[in-house]
Amino acid sequence: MKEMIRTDGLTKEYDGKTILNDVSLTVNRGEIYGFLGLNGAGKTTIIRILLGMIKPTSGEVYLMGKKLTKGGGLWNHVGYIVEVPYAYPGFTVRENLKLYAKLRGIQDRKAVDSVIEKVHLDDYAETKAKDLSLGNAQKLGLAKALIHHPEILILDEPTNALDPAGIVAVRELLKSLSSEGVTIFISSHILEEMSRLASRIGIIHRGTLLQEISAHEFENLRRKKLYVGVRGTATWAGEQLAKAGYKASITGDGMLEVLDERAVRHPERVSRLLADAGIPLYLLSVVEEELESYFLNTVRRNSSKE
Ligand SMILES: Nc1ncnc2c1ncn2[C@@H]1O[C@H](COP(=O)(O)OP(=O)(O)OP(=O)(O)O)[C@@H](O)[C@H]1O
Repeated sequence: MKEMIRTDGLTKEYDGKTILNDVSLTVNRGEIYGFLGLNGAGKTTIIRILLGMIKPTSGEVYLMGKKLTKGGGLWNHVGYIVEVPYAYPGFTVRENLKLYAKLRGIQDRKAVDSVIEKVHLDDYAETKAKDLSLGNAQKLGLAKALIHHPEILILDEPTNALDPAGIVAVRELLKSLSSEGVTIFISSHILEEMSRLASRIGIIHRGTLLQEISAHEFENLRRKKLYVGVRGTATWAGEQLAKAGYKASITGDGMLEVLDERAVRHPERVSRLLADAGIPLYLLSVVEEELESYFLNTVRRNSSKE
């Protein structure tokens, strides 16, 4: 697999404070790399370094196997959105893109039409930027990032402030770009969204890359729980489960939550146990941990080691 982005021991310090600490990551061709972190974790700082906007204190960036240097000509292969993409409000979508193509020195006369089609803005080509919905404004930003057919797309929180329909539209577009071989590096705080989009996930906390896992590994790592709803008091039912060796806690809404792997694999045993104790069940359900809680647990585990 071709390595499209690689960082080698990236460290960034501001006024003696370490913002990024020895971050080494790789993104292969066609991957969608989801970069997750709480506010202030260092996501935007990495993205700015990847884009050559700021210099690391130490460490290197390689794009498409070449070391990132000033004037190295790698920019023709990279498209990006950092912060809310700017558009001229009084210009239409087409006018904005024409102007942008001109500024980028793009000769291809069809470039504007084809990128409008690519991001599905055909119906809004003659709409002024100020009249676009947030989702469509974001698509216009993506159109600018894509107009020169980059092989690498770097996006900082691209679905921020989008409505659910906008999120779906951007997700579909990014998936189709990745299936065409575009490599996508994307930071987002919408964690569930990321689990649906990314093929690999990197978790950064206080400047340190804690974990890099494939979406597939993530599926396997996600903790599963058994939720048990009983008639009567959950405390009594919890005691019966504890006697049989299943540690259960009671949730805010009076349900029993069992993390024990045996219970998750064999809920029928739990049901039989409760039935034998004369406790009627009304719900028994295996629930997978959401990305959000998985992420927060990973961060907590690492914080407690500090
Ligand atoms: N120019 C700067 N000077 C000093 N500190 C900075 C500078 N830029 C960023 N920082 C600090 O670096 C840390 C990481 O910031 P960064 O913007 O990379 O985080 P982030 O993960 O993108 O967060 P968010 O999701 O809030 O955008 C923060 O504590 C921030 O205050």
